[in-house]
Amino acid sequence: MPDTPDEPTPVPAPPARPADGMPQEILELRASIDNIDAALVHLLAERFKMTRRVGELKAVGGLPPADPSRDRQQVDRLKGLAEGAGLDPEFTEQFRNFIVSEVIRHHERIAAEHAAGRLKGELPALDTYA
Ligand SMILES: O=C(O)C(=O)C[C@]1(C(=O)O)C=C[C@@H](O)C=C1
Repeated sequence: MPDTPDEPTPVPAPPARPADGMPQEILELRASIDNIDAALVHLLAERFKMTRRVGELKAVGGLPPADPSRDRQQVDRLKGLAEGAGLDPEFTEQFRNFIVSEVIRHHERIAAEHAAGRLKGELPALDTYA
């Protein structure tokens, strides 16, 4: 047993911490995360505006809410994009399915309203299904 105490293990300097104790870098990352979340909300709102109109056109045209061939096309494309972007393709598929299941729920409600005659007069005339 040596009679000198062990050398203290060097401890890395802690990250800079503002008053609330949270490392500064986490606060900066959170600011960017908040910006990204806001963009996602706005993008989703735009997507739902588009799908609402698709739902109206489908209801008027007597088309079913879901389109399995379009679903497959979207999933294949998005999984390919996910791989290229370093995102888990399975997660990407589930995320897409989560959104589209809500779209289909909206489409079904729009179709029911159309069937009940409540959409009459709200929709512009359609050439396609006239
Ligand atoms: O493209 C359509 O036919 C839609 O109704 C839109 C949408 C989508 O949200 O992207 C929703 C349901 C379909 O199964 C496929 C795609």
